[in-house]
Amino acid sequence: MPCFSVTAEVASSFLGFAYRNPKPFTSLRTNFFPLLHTPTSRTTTSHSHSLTYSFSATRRARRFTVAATAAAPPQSEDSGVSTVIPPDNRIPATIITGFLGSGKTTLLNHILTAEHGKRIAVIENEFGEIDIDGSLVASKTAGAEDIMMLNNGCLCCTVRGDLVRMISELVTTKKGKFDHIVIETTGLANPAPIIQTFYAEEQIFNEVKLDGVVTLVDAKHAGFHLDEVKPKGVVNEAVEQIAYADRIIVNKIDLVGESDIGSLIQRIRKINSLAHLKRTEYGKVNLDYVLGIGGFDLERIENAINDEGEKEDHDHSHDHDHDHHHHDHDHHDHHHEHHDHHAHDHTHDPGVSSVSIVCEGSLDLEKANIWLGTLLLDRSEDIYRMKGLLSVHGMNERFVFQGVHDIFQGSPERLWGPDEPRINKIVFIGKNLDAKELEKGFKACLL
Ligand SMILES: Nc1nc2c(ncn2[C@@H]2O[C@H](COP(=O)(O)OP(=O)(O)OP(=O)(O)O)[C@@H](O)[C@H]2O)c(=O)[nH]1
Repeated sequence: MPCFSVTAEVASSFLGFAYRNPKPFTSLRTNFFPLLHTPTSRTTTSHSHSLTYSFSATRRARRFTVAATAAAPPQSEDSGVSTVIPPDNRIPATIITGFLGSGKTTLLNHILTAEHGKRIAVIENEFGEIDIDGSLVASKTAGAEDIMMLNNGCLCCTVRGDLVRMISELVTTKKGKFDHIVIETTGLANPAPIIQTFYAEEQIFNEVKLDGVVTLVDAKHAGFHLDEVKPKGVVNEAVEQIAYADRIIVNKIDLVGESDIGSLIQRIRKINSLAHLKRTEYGKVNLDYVLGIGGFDLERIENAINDEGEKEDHDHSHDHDHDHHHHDHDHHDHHHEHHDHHAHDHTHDPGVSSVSIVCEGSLDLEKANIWLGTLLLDRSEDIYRMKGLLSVHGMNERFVFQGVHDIFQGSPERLWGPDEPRINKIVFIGKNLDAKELEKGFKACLL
């Protein structure tokens, strides 16, 4: 998620404290009260080739800024040869998926800030009612004056129609102004229905081709989510995200040892043996590994997931809802079959929800440290993800923090504007969250 890079010291100090527990979910240490730490360095980012475009199901106003300097070379058809298949001029789209906190936004920022000569339109979907990812991506992205989020539902189910509308609008009104679309899904998205959108919706199919699905895997926490037993009819998103990948990025390898990485990769290979796989820190991959990879093979994926479904049912009693295996791969002819068939076949784990807290005021740092430290001590297994933009008393900058289970980090970001209300935004995503209790605890930390 961060659009900034964080020094090692900062990574080990979140609001002045941090946990790095080699054994996740057990015996957290309680040394969480040191003083607020200010980073010794921050990397600012800029790029000149990106169009950031996000969308909201509720907000309709949009602003675009295109800062592109390099255009894709025009494709030419060889009109002299009658049997030539016309070149595929459709705009490529890449889906970045991966479980909560695996490093999707980190990869997105890496893509947006790299020199690749592509003008990229970004579609962001955040699980949670408030937009934190969007503002962070936008704030660090030269050429993006505004970013709108789809943050009132998950792209793979409730707001899928908005994805369709947004892509349609992009290709009708902004055609020629971007070369590639990158879609970052929520960490809880099942990629299958999103992928199907590219085949099921005629206008999208005609204008946009799915270039690839890139799945980030959190080297430290993925095993836990892959092994989670879900209620009947509820998909294990972590498994699906790996199964549908063309490119797998095993990220955060700095947090685990070689043998853990090795066994995770074996586990991943059981789910998807065909995707290319790379290990990374902070999603640092060559861009040609993730962009322009040339095609998503639905048939391969469906076969792989079928196999895994059998293995999973057998080994771990997982319940995948896999009634989406009956594709005919002549995509031109069977769009509506896909659409109808898949419309209602995916359910998120009802125990997983998000809690958003938005309130004005400044935090007493010590109280916040104690509150969050205690919360994570008790609940880090259930709290999959935390993100926040905080107003800390005595600090002129917005304080950005995020956590994935028991690992978190934070640093000051940009200065608060002179007239900008100091509004705190914090999102928790996890299991069995008690919204009232979280809000009460957070508000008790305000001065
Ligand atoms: N130690 C370590 N931290 C990383 C690495 N990659 C990303 N992070 C951190 O992990 C946290 C989550 O990264 P994000 O890129 O926001 O993850 P995400 O998948 O976009 O998260 P969601 O949008 O909530 O699903 C951030 O604090 C990142 O700085 C890595 O390779 N190593």
